[in-house]
Amino acid sequence: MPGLNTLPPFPDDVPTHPLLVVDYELIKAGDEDEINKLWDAAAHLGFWYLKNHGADEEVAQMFDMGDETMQLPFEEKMKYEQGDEGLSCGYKAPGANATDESGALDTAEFINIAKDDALAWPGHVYRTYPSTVNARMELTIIPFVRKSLEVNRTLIDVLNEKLGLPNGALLKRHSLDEHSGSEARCIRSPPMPPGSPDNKAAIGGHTDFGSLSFLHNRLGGLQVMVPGTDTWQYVKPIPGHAICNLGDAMTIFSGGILKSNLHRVISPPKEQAKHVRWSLVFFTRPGNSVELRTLADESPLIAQAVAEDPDRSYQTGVTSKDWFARRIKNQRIKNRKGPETWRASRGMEHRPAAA
Ligand SMILES: O=C(O)CCC(=O)C(=O)O
Ligand SMILES: [Fe+2]
Repeated sequence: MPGLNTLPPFPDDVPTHPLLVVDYELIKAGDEDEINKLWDAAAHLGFWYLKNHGADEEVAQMFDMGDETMQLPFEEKMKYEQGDEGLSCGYKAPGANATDESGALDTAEFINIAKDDALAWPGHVYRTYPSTVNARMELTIIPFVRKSLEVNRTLIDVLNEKLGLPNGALLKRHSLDEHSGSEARCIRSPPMPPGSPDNKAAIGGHTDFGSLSFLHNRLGGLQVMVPGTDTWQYVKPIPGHAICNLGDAMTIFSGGILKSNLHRVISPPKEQAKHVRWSLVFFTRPGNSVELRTLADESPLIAQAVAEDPDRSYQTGVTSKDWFARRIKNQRIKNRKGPETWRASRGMEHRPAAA
């Protein structure tokens, strides 16, 4: 990534929200303390650092792919725009999404590459991509997608067991054989224009739509809403540590036992604010046909949570595909009719807080 070694460090006098550090190697080895730590993080904040994930090389190359892509002429990128119909993959221009009810515009640009397109290469399932993406499909994107799928599926399977679900109950809802909204995203956020309010959002407050996000940050800018408050706090990037966070699907499946916490991206703090901010995410989302509902009938633990608080039995009545398309579509500024469009893009943000 350009200038990685010359970026100023995250300042030490800015408040940050601590995350638990989970060691992926220990998780894979079945270490009980580490699994309990993952569970603690998943059931409270829904965010944690992940070390020893083994994806550093793939991540570095993905940032190069992102840089090459964002350097293409704007008109070229716009040929691959994601559109207004609820499809996420493709290019998202800065200002294409609202960041709040008032219709304030986002400032980040994305290149989203569907896992299904990467795995179907040289064919495609949904769409084609810019030349810079195609050129790196085999050696950069497919390896990153495969590594990310492996990490996320391993963590999801560990949570499956802790939730008391039958073996493979969550993995079968994330089958590699079924098309899904899973995707890789590289994000470029330029420095905010002078005079912007400190809390101007590059990406507005949201919960992630799917199951598990595997995020790589270099500069600050990511903030979480501290649970039980309305305070935003920075998450400090730590070299070599990914940030994992759960999305709405896991909250729904688990009857609110697992948390998909609100987060947003604003300017990085202090000296870091002068630099372009790059981030990279792999989103694992359920298969398109998977019904988003609480799995109380498959786990005594989830059944108990729902018995204690029936509001935690989430029966959305929709498939993962429809949930995802609704959220994408209603945050597009071109689809905005009024504050109700933003509200229609929301997921689990304002559901009753689970204990
Ligand atoms: O860039 C980041 O740190 C977070 C991005 C994010 O939350 C998202 O794309 O859903
Ligand atoms: Fe997010």
